[in-house]
Amino acid sequence: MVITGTGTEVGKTVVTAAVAATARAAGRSVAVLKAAQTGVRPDEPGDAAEVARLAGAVTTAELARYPEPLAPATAARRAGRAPVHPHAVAEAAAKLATEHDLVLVEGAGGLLVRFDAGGGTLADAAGLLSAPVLVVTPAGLGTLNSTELTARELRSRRLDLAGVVIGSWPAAPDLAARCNLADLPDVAGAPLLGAVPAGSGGLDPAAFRTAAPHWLAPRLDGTWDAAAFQVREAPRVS
Ligand SMILES: Nc1ncnc2c1ncn2[C@@H]1O[C@H](COP(=O)(O)OP(=O)(O)OP(=O)(O)O)[C@@H](O)[C@H]1O
Ligand SMILES: C[C@H](N)[C@H](N)CCCCCC(=O)O
Ligand SMILES: [Mg+2]
Repeated sequence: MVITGTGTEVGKTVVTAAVAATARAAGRSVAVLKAAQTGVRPDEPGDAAEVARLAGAVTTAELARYPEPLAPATAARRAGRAPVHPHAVAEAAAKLATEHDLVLVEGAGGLLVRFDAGGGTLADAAGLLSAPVLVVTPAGLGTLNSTELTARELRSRRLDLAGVVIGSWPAAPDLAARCNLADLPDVAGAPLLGAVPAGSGGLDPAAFRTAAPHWLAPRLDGTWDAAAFQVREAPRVS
């Protein structure tokens, strides 16, 4: 399962942790792959470590880390370092899938953020994997446009949009957020599969793990089907 979003800071990491915790609670082994981590120093915990902190025992992997808080292609170029190519992301995810029930691949920023100088993106990695894609979205005004753009791009690539999850659902949702519960699945052409309450990333990890399955109920009123979260095929790469 590839976890992307409408942009950066929308809650991809928190949603990844919620999905991982839910799968762990269902007895499944989980690996989290952060394709390229930017904006984090070598000695700091990255997104994969944050998922492990919140979700518990998961395998973590990170293919590259660049210190500047930029798109991976830009950060790699400025650091004079090799970029991460989509085929490397797909190969790493496929290898993890041989050893885990569920592999979650988190990108950097939104779907078309560039990883290499050739314009390779997380969407390319998802295509190589034939993996379903989960789109994390903001709750409020502005999310309909960016969610529909992301869904259209996935559809144009014949990728499988599994659904949409709201990354940070406010305690007091305004009119736009409330209306978006109906409008997001409409514009995405895919179900709204959950909403993580705002502030959940600050919960004690034990409380996070207990609560997470309840945030990810399909259409917000049932139980989450962790079986949907699997890399289905090995990547078609040489
Ligand atoms: N549900 C939530 N509970 C608590 N904090 C949240 C929640 N959603 C988002 N945040 C906060 O908002 C910020 C962005 O969240 P997050 O790191 O998950 O974004 P991201 O989409 O993974 O961004 P990136 O592109 O950098 O990977 C973080 O500071 C995070 O702590
Ligand atoms: C630094 C940040 N937190 C992410 N890791 C990278 C986000 C890149 C976004 C690029 C863009 O869409 O303009
Ligand atoms: Mg993140």
